[in-house]
Amino acid sequence: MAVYTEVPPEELEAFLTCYGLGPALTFKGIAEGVENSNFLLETPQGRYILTLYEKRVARDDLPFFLGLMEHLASRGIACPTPLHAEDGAILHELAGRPAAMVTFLEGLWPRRIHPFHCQELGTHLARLHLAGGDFPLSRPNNLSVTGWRPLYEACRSRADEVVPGLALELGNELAFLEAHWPQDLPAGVIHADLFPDNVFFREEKLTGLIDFYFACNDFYAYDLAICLNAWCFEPDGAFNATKARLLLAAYRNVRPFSGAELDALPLLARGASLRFHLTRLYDWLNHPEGAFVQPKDPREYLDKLRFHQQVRGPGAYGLD
Ligand SMILES: Nc1ncnc2c1ncn2[C@@H]1O[C@H](COP(=O)(O)OP(=O)(O)OP(=O)(O)O)[C@@H](O)[C@H]1O
Ligand SMILES: N[C@@H](CCO)C(=O)O
Repeated sequence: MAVYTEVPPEELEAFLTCYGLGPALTFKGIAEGVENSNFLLETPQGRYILTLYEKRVARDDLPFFLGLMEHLASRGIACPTPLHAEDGAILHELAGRPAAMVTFLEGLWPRRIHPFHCQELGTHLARLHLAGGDFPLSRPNNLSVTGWRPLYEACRSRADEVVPGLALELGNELAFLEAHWPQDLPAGVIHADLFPDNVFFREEKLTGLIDFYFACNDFYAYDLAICLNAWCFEPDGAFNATKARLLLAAYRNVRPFSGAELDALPLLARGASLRFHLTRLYDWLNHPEGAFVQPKDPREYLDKLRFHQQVRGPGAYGLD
């Protein structure tokens, strides 16, 4: 349950007054999500999401995340728009935490992925990349190749508890990726965590993209690699090339990618697998006993990594 911080009613009322909103008609904690405390708030003026930023989100990064959502929304991307309070600022403090309010998006995230989801996702991901092209702020991706070794070192001594031989296998993969990671593919603002639980649909159409708290500047094709992993494997672990083809083809219709981007996809997909494997492994080995939030299984991403290691070219992803 991701409500780490309780909000006293009198503080909420004062907070809403700063936005010219209120009173709260309903105010409910949202159980989903693991990073921040989220609340659904209904006011006479409409529905909003209130987020209190917990410690894993660096305060210095909040202007980038919130500014990006505002920028993208103003260019027609279906993402939450932060509200400005009457003092003009987006970010305030509530219950001792940095806090912001964003618009509520309709739709539900898909529990079971169908090919049309991947097609819609490809179109909207490409639009997001284009719309972010003139966003003036930037933020390095601290979970790209240079960020993986510290995570690996933090997990290394206990990795074999999770899968026998894992420390050696990950060490070899990391060395390979460090030696071969591309230097100069087309880059810009990427979402970097566009998993199904961050994408809303209604009647087979994409209605919203949320959770921009890993957004950063990196290769556009790396965002596609993250999506290939998160959307194109079946629950039994099988790769679905039809879904991959639909995702990539829909993306390419909006933002054509270069031959270099296409050729780099297998390597980027290995990197994307290692990134989510390592963060999950770290959380798996370090979560407090009896914590509310159950860590995600890192082995899912080890299997994806092993799949991409066998891929010999982008044709495996259904494209020519
Ligand atoms: N703008 C929005 N409109 C409607 N629902 C939203 C919105 N933002 C968040 N939610 C709801 O809150 C839930 C948690 O949001 P989110 O995924 O951003 O949480 P988090 O804890 O910040 O991130 P993470 O998924 O990385 O743990 C979502 O699954 C969704 O149900
Ligand atoms: N999407 C991440 C969780 C952090 O948002 C994962 O599945 O490991």
